[in-house]
Parts: sequence; C-alpha cells; structure tokens
Amino acid sequence: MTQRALVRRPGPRLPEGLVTHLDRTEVDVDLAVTQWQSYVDAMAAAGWTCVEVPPADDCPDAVFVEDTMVVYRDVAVIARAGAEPRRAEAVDAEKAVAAQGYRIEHIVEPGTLDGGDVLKVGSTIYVGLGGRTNQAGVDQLRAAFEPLGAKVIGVPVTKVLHLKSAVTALPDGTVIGYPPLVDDPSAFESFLAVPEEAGAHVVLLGDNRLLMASSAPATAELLAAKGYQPVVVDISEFEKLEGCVTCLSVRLRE
Ligand SMILES: NC(=O)NCCC[C@H](N)C(=O)O
Repeated sequence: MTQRALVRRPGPRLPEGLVTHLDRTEVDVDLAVTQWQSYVDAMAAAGWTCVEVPPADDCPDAVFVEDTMVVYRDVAVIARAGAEPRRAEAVDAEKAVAAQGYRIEHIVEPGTLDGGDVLKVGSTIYVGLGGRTNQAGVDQLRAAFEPLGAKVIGVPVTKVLHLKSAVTALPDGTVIGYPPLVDDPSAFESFLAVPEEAGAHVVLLGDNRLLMASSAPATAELLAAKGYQPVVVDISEFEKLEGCVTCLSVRLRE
C-alpha cells in the first residue's frame, strides 16, 4: 500500500505561533519554509507521498498539522484544539483526510484534544492529559477507537506541551523519552531513556529509518548503534515554537 502523509506549508504568520513552556525567540519564516521543504523531501525520499493540506495563512500554528486529527485504521478523529486560537485549522484538515478515504468522527465540546498528545504503539493508544487534552477528549477518542480494537490509556503530561513532546516509540514498541521531561516512565510497558530532549522525537519512516531533528545528535548516535537509521533534518525554526518532527505530518498508512 502506498504510504501517504498529510503536511501543511507554513504561512507568513508562523512567528506568532503559540509558546507555552519556552520564551519567545525570533522565527525566520524563509528559513522555516526551507526547513519544511527539506522535511517533506526527506519523507518523499523514504517513499512517502506527501499530500498538502491547503495552507491556512491566518493560523500561525497550522504547519503543526499533526495536532488536527488522530487516524486509526480507517477512521480519522478530528481534534478540537486545546488552544482556542488553533481550532480553525481543523476545517481544511478534515476535508483533506476525508478525501483520502477516511471515515470522519469529531471531538466535540466539552472535549479538547490535540493530535500531539496521542501516541500509538500497535493497538495501544496513549493519550497525554494535562495540557491541551482533557478527560472528555480522552473518553471521546476511546469511544471512537476502542470498537476498532484499540486500547486507549490516559497518561499525565505536565512538563511539556504534548505527550509526544515527551515520548515517542521505536518500531519495536519501546517508548523513548528524555527522563527530566517524562511524568511517569512506568506508564509504558517498555521505556528507554535518551540523552536529549529532542531525542525523544522520532517519526517512523519504515525499514528501521527514523526521522529525527539535528538537535539530538547523541540520541541519533545511540539509536544508530541499536541498528536504526536516523534520517536527520534541521527544524530549528519550528522548535522555537515547541514543534518537533512528529508534529509536521500525519502519517496515514504504516
Ligand atoms: N504536536 C506538536 O508537537 N505540536 C506543536 C505545536 C506547537 C504550537 N506552537 C502550539 O503551541 O500549539
């Protein structure tokens, strides 16, 4: 099956994106566009067909398209962003994923959920609670996905923006994280500590390839020593807005 991913080009208002745990620093939009293109090129080189959601130039954070939805099997749950200014992003993201053949469900009031809070490890779906996602959001996600065979588990997130700012998972299901930023490593069946904050973020490209940020060189080395192939991209301008490699795409098929 073709591997497809949704991406969304950054717009001119990117420097106004939200910051929660970081101090605001200046974002270079031209450099961000170049970095975004390199990210898309790296995915394409790994065999992914990147489908662009139309840009949302009035939404500074729209490039972080992962937050607009969660896909599992043939269902896309459209998120209701925990940050009110980001809610408009979901409109065209929904159209784009519906056009890819997904059945659509929605997180509705009083639920809030950001896709960045959702980590899928096989049929286990961890959802970070505490920042952008609330209990009603978790319950609604559970109602959408458990009939499809998933197990949805809420886990605490207090030290970073999203669950996937703290942890992601390797192809064998091992959850990786930078311990100072992980609320409860024991929430996961198997946990591996990595030496850098950005080292906690990997996008699985297939065939042991891991898309990673260049800000985590020691972790790339550690994972290479374990037999993985890091594919490294510089996403500095997105990191200034608390973005990481995961948040710049939605992978539709594994
Ligand atoms: N999934 C993600 O890691 N998304 C990053 C979102 C960053 C954006 N500035 C925000 O605060 O919503």
